[in-house]
Amino acid sequence: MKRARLIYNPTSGREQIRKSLAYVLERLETAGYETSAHATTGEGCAKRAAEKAAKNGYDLVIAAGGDGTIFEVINGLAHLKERPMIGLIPAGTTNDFARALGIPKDIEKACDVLCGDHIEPIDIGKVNDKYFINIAAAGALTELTYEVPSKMKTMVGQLAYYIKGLEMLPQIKPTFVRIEYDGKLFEGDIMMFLVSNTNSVGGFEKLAPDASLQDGMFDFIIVKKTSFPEFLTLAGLALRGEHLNHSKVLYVQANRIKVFVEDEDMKLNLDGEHGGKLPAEFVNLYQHFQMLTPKERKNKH
Ligand SMILES: Nc1ncnc2c1ncn2[C@@H]1O[C@H](COP(=O)(O)OP(=O)(O)OP(=O)(O)O)[C@@H](O)[C@H]1O
Repeated sequence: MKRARLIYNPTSGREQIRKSLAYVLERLETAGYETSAHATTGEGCAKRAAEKAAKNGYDLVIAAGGDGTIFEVINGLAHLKERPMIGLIPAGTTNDFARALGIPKDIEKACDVLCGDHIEPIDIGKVNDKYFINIAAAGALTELTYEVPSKMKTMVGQLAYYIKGLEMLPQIKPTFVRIEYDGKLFEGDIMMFLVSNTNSVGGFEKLAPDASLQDGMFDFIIVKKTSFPEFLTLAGLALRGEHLNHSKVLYVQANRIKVFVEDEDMKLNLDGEHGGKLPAEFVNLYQHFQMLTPKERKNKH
């Protein structure tokens, strides 16, 4: 019999997963999985639970929560030789990764995907000794994701990011970097850079429109030094997906990226979580996981 381990964050998003737990377990059991569930208790818990589930021989590990929970689950599994299949129930605030895969937010529909048989190989990113599935970023505004208090997210959802973003705008400053990507070199002052594995980032669905989860490549975006009003203009263009041809934007695809910084304080953000400091080397791990996805998923390349 196949065995599934449901790892859920009872506090993520508006806490709906907690209320639907019995339903999810029933659906999985009906689909033929012997199922057990683990509620996370705080930082690192989902990571440890995922690693333990893999070592205990589970066939399927389901991450139910926001991007933070998926990030931890991936980090608990990615270094293992024998990796279980992964499923998702998007129950967080932004759910970038699930959105990129077209996995519905509706729990019943998400269960349809989990109980289906559509499996796809998925790339992930490795940076130094950590892994990410959605995006790695550093520079202006990228710390936004953890500046937003979780209570605020529960209350007003996505809006919380915009409110906090406006508050942080005055802190924006450029940093000098040296970046090697697939044998090429970039040197100069930048506002921020994004190493993206998917095309859905922070609710900006058109940030990296060509990103594919199965091609072994990152979409790499550098925003060069701009004035403050120019940065605002760019942010507006990014909402509509019209930023990539802007003269201050470098947009390429790369498998391996090395970033050196002058400002040692420039920190990395991995899937919205703290990711340590730079310098860093990013490597795209080609089709590293098998994942349950919708049959007709959008954004498929
Ligand atoms: N029982 C818990 N109580 C408080 N915090 C928890 C608990 N379990 C996990 N966490 C924390 O929740 C964070 C992950 O949140 P998650 O991403 O699942 O939801 P979210 O923040 O609502 O959504 P999103 O990341 O999509 O914005 C992790 O940092 C983890 O440490």
